[in-house]
Amino acid sequence: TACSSKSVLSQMHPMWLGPLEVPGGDHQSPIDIAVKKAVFDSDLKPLESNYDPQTCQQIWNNGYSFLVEYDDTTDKNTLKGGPLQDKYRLCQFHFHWGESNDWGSEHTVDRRLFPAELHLVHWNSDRYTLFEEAVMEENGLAVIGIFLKVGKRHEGLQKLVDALPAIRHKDSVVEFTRFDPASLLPSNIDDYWTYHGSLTTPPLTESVTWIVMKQHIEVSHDQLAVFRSLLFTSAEEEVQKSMVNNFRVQQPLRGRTVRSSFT
Ligand SMILES: NS(=O)(=O)c1ccc2oc(NC(=O)c3ccccc3)nc2c1
Ligand SMILES: [Zn+2]
Repeated sequence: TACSSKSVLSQMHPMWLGPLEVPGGDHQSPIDIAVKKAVFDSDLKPLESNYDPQTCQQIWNNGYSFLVEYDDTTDKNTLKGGPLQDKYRLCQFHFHWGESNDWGSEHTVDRRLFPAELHLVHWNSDRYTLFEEAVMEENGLAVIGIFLKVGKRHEGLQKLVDALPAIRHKDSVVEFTRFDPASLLPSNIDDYWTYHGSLTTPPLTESVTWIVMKQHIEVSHDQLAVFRSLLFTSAEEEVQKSMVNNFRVQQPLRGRTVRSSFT
């Protein structure tokens, strides 16, 4: 699918060489969400997601995270409402996590770190025809961020965890079908924070309407441990590096306001 054009992804700056700073970028992500400073906005509507599990295509290791990709050539997987004026199409989802359960998320809530964070990446299909176009525009992307906590086993996640050993190395891809992204959403998606920011890995473009869920999902310790069995490196490389701590350092708020959909 469009999501898998490696050219964009492979030009990315290796995370472990430290975060690439973007000169002049003042709407960068991730950020800390200071709950008391968030402004309740009663105009924020409930989010409306409609995902079709049949459009799930593949799961692959891009050397930063693992991505589950969807066919984004039709409006089968849509997100609208919330802070969004237009309709957005799901393109892929992926995660960020730490080497231990003590850290790993990109966003924090009152400086609280979570062991991992899920990102569902969507692009504005009302105004653009491809992700590559939308990624350059201020209203081009919408990413839902969901925190993961270690607790009970997540039944929906297990199918994805079972596929990871097949994509241990960078650039490995396997077919992955009939996975419902809605199974990863928390029960309450009406309570969220939203702000304007950027992609957290190159191209780091400031084209993202971030929608960070207040309610986390729970996964088991063992499920999260399998994430850490992935490798940043490809099969050919002599030194294998565990794929852990694939999160970006937090960025200054630079006067932005974080809005909340709840009081
Ligand atoms: N951590 S993040 O901010 O959610 C984040 C960061 C960087 C990203 O690059 C892409 N690229 C595509 O999906 C893609 C889609 C179509 C063609 C090429 C790439 N999605 C991203 C999400
Ligand atoms: Zn991400």
